[in-house]
Amino acid sequence: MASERNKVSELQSNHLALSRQLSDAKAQELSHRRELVNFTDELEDMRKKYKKEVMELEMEVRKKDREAREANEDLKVVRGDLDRERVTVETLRTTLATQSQTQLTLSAENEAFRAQVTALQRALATKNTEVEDLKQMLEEKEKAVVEMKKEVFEGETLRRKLHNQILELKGNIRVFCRVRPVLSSDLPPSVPMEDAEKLKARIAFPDKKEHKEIVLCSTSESAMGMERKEQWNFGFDRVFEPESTQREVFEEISQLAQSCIDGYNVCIFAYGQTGSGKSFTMEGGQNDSTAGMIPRAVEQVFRVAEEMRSKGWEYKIEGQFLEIYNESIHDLLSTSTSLEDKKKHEIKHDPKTGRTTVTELTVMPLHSPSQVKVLLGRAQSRRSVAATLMNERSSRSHSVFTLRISGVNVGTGGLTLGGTGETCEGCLNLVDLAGSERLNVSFGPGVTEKERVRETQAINKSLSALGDVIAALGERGAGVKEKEGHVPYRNSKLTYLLQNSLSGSSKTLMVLNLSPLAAHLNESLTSLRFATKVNNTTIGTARKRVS
Ligand SMILES: Nc1ncnc2c1ncn2[C@@H]1O[C@H](COP(=O)(O)OP(=O)(O)OP(=O)(O)O)[C@@H](O)[C@H]1O
Repeated sequence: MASERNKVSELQSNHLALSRQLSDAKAQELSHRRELVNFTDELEDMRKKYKKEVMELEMEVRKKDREAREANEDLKVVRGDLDRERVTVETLRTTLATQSQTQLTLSAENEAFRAQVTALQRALATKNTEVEDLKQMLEEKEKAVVEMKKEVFEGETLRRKLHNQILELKGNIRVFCRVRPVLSSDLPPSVPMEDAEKLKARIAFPDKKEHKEIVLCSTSESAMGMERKEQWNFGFDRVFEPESTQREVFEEISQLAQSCIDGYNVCIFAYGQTGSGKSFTMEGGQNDSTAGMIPRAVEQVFRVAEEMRSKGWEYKIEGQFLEIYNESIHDLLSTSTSLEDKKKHEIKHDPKTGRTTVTELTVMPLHSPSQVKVLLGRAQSRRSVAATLMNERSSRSHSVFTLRISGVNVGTGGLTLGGTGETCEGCLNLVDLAGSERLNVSFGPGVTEKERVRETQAINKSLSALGDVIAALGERGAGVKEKEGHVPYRNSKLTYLLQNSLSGSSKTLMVLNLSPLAAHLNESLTSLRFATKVNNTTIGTARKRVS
């Protein structure tokens, strides 16, 4: 029993130990279970966390995927760009290679140019020195030119003064006498030219040196049957024999053309009976040797104007040509188709400028002597047509050709002397007067006595008015009359027209034309007496129209 007891005790103690162990095991299991629950919770948490993290990672991955896709897209674009850039770079490389080549060439050229520039600079330096020398020389020459111009200027002023003094000494009214040769047309058809001597008046020219005298002689029978010799001596500034040429006559006149360029008014009259050679003297023939005073004076005026250009003068030349018939003015340069000039022409004097104008009259700007020849031709044809209509009207009218020359000193400009601005205006009147014969000349066909008497009265009136004006000026010049004494310019159209060219401020020349025929002796004597009166007149000092 005891052994049983022992065994039961032992079994009890074992059972206790095992119960203890079981409760420990149970406690342990509980703790493990608790731990397990904790772990499970923890696991659950972790699972949740991981799930969340996985989700986030998945989202991240998707985002990255998207980004990767986008990056791929970008990459594609960039690759495309890159490819293009590569092509560009390739092209640029080629260009660069070419440019490099070009640059090399250019560099070589540049080098060559540089060498050239250096050479040119050296040459330029040499030239600059030369230019400096030349400039200095030029300056000296310019100074010399200015000095010379000044001298020319002073010389020109002096020349004009002296020229005028010479003409003043010769007298501001001068008279020339010209006897024309006998013409075949002077002889009746039955008389041969060899017998011309018989028709000639006895005219002598005793002064072979100065050509200033003319002597007319006549022999007649007195009532007692005695031979009566008469002799008339006349003296003029110059007498031209029948053989004298147009050139010789113009030589004496040419100075007047110079005067009119210098700013003086000049009047040249041709006086004498019909057929004595007035038109021949003034207008002359068609060729150079027979050209009269008008074309020669015109040519001279243009020539002198051209010469004066080098002295700084510039001229404007204008021309007009009119006819005074029966005290009315007709425009000879009119382009009107009507033969008769129906316009009313009035003479106007501007007291301020001393300029005379005729209203409604053609005034042509003149540029060359040849242009003047054409104008003279036009005037002549107008006159000749009128002449056939009116019977030798040209002999019964006064014609006045006027050249107006206005000059201004503009200087020769540039480096040389500037102009003085001095202006001057001169007028050249060339007047072919109507025939001075008396009324007893035979009337031409188609002219009534009344018409001829009217014409003759008009001519006599204007020629005597011309004589009166010249006489009045002479009296003034000689101090007979008061300075302001009346000069009857208004008594005829001719003297009124020429008022400013016949006063003390002008130069006048009368060319007395004489017929060489004995039949015209009495007319010649009358003309010579008139011309002598004119010759004895002195007009006051000529005044230049200068401003
Ligand atoms: N010096 C001269 N030499 C040659 N012929 C001349 C000379 N003078 C005039 N004659 C001639 O005499 C003729 C008459 O001359 P002109 O016609 O010039 O005279 P006029 O006085 O003008 O006459 P009118 O008053 O009729 O016009 C013309 O045939 C002209 O050619």
